[in-house]
Amino acid sequence: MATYSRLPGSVALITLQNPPVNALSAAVRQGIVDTVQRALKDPKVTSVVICGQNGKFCGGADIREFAGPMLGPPLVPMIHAIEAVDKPVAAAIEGVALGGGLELALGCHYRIAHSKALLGLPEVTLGLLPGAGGSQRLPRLIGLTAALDLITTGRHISAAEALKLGILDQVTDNNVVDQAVEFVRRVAGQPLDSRRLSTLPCPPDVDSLLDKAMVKVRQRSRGALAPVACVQALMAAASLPYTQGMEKERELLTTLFNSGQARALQYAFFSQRVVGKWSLPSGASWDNSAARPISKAAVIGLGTMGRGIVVALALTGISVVAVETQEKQLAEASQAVPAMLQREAGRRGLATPPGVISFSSNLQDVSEVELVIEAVFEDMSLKLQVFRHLTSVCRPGTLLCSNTSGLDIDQLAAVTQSPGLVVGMHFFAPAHVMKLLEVVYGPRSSPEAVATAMQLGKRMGKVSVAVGNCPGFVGNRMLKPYLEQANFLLEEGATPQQVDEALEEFGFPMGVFRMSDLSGLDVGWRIRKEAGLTGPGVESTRTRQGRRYSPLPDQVCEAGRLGQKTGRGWYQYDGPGGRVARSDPWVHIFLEAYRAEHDLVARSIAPEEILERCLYALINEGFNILQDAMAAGPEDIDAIYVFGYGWPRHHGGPMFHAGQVGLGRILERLQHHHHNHPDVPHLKPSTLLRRLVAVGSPPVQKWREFINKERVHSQL
Ligand SMILES: CCCCCCCCCCCCC/C=C/C(=O)SCCNC(=O)CCNC(=O)[C@H](O)C(C)(C)COP(=O)(O)OP(=O)(O)OC[C@H]1O[C@@H](n2cnc3c(N)ncnc32)[C@H](O)[C@@H]1OP(=O)(O)O
Repeated sequence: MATYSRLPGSVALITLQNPPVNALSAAVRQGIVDTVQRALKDPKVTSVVICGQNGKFCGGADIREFAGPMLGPPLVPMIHAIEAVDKPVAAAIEGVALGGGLELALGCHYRIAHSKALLGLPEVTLGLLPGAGGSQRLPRLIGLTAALDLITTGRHISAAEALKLGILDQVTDNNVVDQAVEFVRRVAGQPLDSRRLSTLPCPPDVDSLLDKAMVKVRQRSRGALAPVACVQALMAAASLPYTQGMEKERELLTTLFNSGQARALQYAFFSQRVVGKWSLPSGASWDNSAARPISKAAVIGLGTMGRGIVVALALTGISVVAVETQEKQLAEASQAVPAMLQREAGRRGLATPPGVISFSSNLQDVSEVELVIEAVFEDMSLKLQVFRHLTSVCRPGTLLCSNTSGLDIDQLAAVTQSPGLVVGMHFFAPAHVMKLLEVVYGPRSSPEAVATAMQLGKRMGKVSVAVGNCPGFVGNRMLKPYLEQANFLLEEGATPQQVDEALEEFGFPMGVFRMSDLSGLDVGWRIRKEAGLTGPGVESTRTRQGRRYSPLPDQVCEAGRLGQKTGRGWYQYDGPGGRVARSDPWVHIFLEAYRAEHDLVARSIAPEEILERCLYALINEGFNILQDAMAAGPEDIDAIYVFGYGWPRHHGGPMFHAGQVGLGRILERLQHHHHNHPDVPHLKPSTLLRRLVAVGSPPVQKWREFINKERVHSQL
């Protein structure tokens, strides 16, 4: 709702009230319409200030309402009515003015903000465009170039930047409502025509800026509808009178609003928040488990991952002991890490935290810290050695975490004096940049240890997801069948480019083979050797450990082609470390020779089959993970894939996508592919998927409840 009060000196104050962010729900919109009418009718009122309760102006349209029928007064006429008022109206912006919140402020005649406020039009991130006049008013206020940037990226900007751009009339460090009241008193009686943005001309698109922008957004977010519609709306602003521009805005919004992409992106918004409210099968959860405060931490191992983790910790102001026992590596890291810290702080607009990192080659130096993150080479015997050492060196009560990407956390916990204080903290490279953190709890991890790791992730700006302890955890466990199918497709006739193109067309920033070249092909090779799947003495057949196996990636590694780092992998590069992937005749000759050796006849494989085989195998493993209670719900899996594995956000995540495709269809296609490839267990449809289809394929939001019920009745 919105409350009305009349302040001394003829100023009406309208306060939006809808905790926590004063989103523009039907009740709030109705409240605004009523209170603006009241101010208009009250002869004693000469000016109006609109503010938000509890230090937040407005977080935009109420996203929760998008799922149902639209009730209450619509936003566009409501904002027009405010703009048309013949008494000055000012928005007093504290906290946030985002989306519809900023569009409301653009309908006011003046905008005053607190210096700490954040402003933006993030609708594009929800699959929409600023459809309450924002796409037409903003370019009239700040020009096309700046409006294009804000609307197509959805980025939040500071009050200082908004003032510079001309969005704000004044910024204050004091009470923003008091300042706005003083402001409107001062301007009362002045003409308002030039303050009504809808009446101003829009700067024309002189140098095809918008055409270039269209090319750019299509490249940047392949397959995403909203960025394209945002540019189209700005094209309308630049070429049409305001009223027609508004019609175009409405038309584009309607298309977006009804698209699966908007539903996917809104689901992604909420799943990011759902995963923060973690719960474990034991009943421990975010609201009954206290996190420990951490001010001193240590990182063991200063390879690529360790260095990134040191920077991520240091940026929070935590003091870090960075330990590396190999002198050469230590010397390199002590040069590289401060530079990385400075760069990342600069990128985030922060001051570089001074003197928070100390380097050491001595494990003894971690004795005083509260939490240690081990980031040594992915080798269980080495990690066990480090954990044995840590448990004897650290003071009792120190949390011991491992950055393993898939090894058994329980085995590490077993060699320590306090297994309850051991958890996995699986970062993604580069660790100071990537948003995802898998927090892995073993059977003995205490709620306090999980809460502390989750909280620490949040402090580092990560999306932290609590996952169970199984080989590969959630993300890498699902990656395995995906990679496996990609290799089988090469055996059957596809090229790396064909597979990658199908996946990139779907929206992945990189296809599976380009991604493997980037990560290094030796990573998987080593894991397969440790699992006894390849290496000396292992027979070179296409069936290993009782299931279909493709030796292709092993043979590529054996040829010395380890990906970008060697300048050759599934593609060729300009040289070691090269970034631009080019098709390599060697790979095509190699594939032909391989198929001939194994009597395989290459067939033409359609992009649809590539997507089905790779994505449905991955999704099927997601169902197995839910069934095994290794993830609390589909949102956890989807957040992991969106934030850690480049799953296109406009497809919501693998489990959401399964729901959109239709669970019946996924089941039917998996059955089909499993029938054709009975020696591939990953294609065998999971019991949970079958059960969901059997009960009528409920929406993804209902799966968690269904799984819990099934578990109680031992159906899973
Ligand atoms: C048939 C066709 C018809 C077509 C036309 C239909 C018309 C439909 C209307 C269309 C209008 C289009 C124009 C306007 C669009 C919009 O405004 S879309 C919304 C834009 N706003 C945002 O994207 C902001 C989203 N929120 C945030 O970024 C952050 O929440 C925050 C505001 C910066 C605060 O961050 P933080 O303090 O970290 O808190 P959070 O944990 O993120 O959030 C706290 C809780 O608040 C909930 N929430 C936040 N924003 C909204 C919102 N806009 N609507 C509803 N709920 C919101 C969030 O989910 C958290 O909830 P809990 O998890 O339950 O605590």
